[in-house]
Amino acid sequence: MTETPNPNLVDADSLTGEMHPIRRVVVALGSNLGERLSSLQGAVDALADTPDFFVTGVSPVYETAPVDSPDGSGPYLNAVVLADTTLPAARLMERALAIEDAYERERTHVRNAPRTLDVDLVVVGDRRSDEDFLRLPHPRAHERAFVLQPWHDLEPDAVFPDRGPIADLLMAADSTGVKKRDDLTLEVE
Ligand SMILES: Nc1ncnc2c1ncn2[C@@H]1O[C@H](COP(=O)(O)OP(=O)(O)OP(=O)(O)O)[C@@H](O)[C@H]1O
Ligand SMILES: Nc1nc2c(c(=O)[nH]1)N=C(CO)CN2
Repeated sequence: MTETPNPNLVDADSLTGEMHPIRRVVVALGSNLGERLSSLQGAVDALADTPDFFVTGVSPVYETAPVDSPDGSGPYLNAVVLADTTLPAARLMERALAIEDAYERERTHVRNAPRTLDVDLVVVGDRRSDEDFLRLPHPRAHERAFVLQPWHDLEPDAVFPDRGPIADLLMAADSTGVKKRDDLTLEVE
């Protein structure tokens, strides 16, 4: 008997004609050095220019008090980008690092040192990874109001893998020092 593929058996979110899974991606952006808004806008533009990466949402901009950061660190601007992509997660990580480099991100040994641009992958579909180069879902994002609040603005019903509804996570997180900047906006081409 000839076996025909079962159209209902698709383990990834969905499949393109080339059989690459389309994954929904949540990217967190942050900057607390230099021209903060320009750096975030540059990251949005660079992400939107990435082949096979389709930006579906850009959050409001928040000004946030630095968390777990060295004394004297300035306030961050934070935002979240949602996208659909067929790119493998490792390629996305390379792209995120290249975008940071383009904004003169300096990498020091000081933990959470001030930075011109941080591009973090929060969730990439149902992809899981536990390597230094790529940890997915992001191991700290579920407790960071500066990620959860802008994500919640875009997707109030979203669920963080293994952690639960982001609305609940946001309630549990410390949101003091997370203030919406209605005077600042990020554009998507
Ligand atoms: N999900 C991820 N998103 C971004 N970088 C990651 C991720 N998983 C692993 N990394 C690795 O982390 C390194 C970047 O660390 P970085 O100094 O930017 O961390 P951080 O942004 O300061 O801290 P945190 O990870 O707590 O936000 C890179 O080498 C990158 O490959
Ligand atoms: N408010 C705020 N604090 C942080 C941030 C950030 O983006 N915003 N990023 C960090 C390391 O990635 C450490 N602390």
